[in-house]
Amino acid sequence: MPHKLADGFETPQPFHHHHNQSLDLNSFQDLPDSHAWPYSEPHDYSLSREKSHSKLPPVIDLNDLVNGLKHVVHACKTWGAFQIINHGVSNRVVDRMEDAAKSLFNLPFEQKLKAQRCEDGAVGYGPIRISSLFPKRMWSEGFTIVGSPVQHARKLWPEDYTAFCDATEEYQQEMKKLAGKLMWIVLESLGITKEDIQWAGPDGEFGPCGGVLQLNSYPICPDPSRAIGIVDHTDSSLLTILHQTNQSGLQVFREGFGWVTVPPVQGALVVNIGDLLHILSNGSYPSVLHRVVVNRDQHRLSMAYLFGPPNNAEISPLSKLVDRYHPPLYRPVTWTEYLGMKAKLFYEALSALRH
Ligand SMILES: O=C(O)CCC(=O)C(=O)O
Ligand SMILES: [Fe+2]
Repeated sequence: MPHKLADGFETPQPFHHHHNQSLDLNSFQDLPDSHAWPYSEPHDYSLSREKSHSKLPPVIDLNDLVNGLKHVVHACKTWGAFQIINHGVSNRVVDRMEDAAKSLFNLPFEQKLKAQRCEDGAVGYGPIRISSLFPKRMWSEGFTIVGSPVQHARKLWPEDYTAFCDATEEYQQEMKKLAGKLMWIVLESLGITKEDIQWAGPDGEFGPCGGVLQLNSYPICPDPSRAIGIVDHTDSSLLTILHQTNQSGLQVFREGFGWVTVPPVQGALVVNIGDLLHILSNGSYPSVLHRVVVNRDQHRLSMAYLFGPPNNAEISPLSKLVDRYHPPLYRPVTWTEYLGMKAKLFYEALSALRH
């Protein structure tokens, strides 16, 4: 007869790990079992295939939308993602934010813990929030910012927290402006005009909208083939603007192609269609399923700006895109409500909203 206590330990309790507890990933020589995922497919799909531009999300020049718009439409329909160049955000602003993010993740682990995200909190340092939904942990650390990070920055750098806050404020402003611009590019490609979206504010510049800045760090990994930086997910945003450093890692999934690595392009930003834009478009633009793989050569950093609607806005398929042949696929939902659903249902959150 097995011992009672041992019985208890043997009962699988996959989601009862201390997922919200941070671990110092730099302290491991070998991949701990808590981070070892079972994988049956190669991570580097795109590398094993002939490189051809049509097999990657396109790089779109925002200074040449006359030619570029058809690529935007095609990318939104097929990939749910694309890269942009000449986007108007200066290298200086991006570099400054990247340096700020590096200085944060380079702090001693004990110091970073002072800015740890609290149990039910949204902001601060820690493992990516979705960790608690999975039996294994991810090979990444994150820092989430909504509005000003000053409360946490003060704890991280008691002497000089303003440099981090200033970089963040400037980056968020630039990202919000660019997100508004991208929203209209994408919406116009669907035939939507300023009158169709009340929550875009009186001037149509999305003033009442908000964003979340998610900084991600992926330390060098002792066994990348069994680890994952961030597991497959779609973003719970309207759209996400992502800066990745020189080290690749981001992969997008496309039916018929499999997992495809989005190569870092100097000065470019990646744009992901999020779940809320998928709803607005009444399903014609898919939100992109993506993940992050890790490597044993070089640390990787990314900065994701998740752009979303104002809290009181109900997001539903745009009436111009609905007719008797195209009934609305989703019921209305606010961003906050959707985030709550995503936290519980994850892969099933979108289908739970379907009529
Ligand atoms: O690190 C990346 O390239 C992607 C990060 C990401 O998907 C996210 O923060 O939602
Ligand atoms: Fe993402």
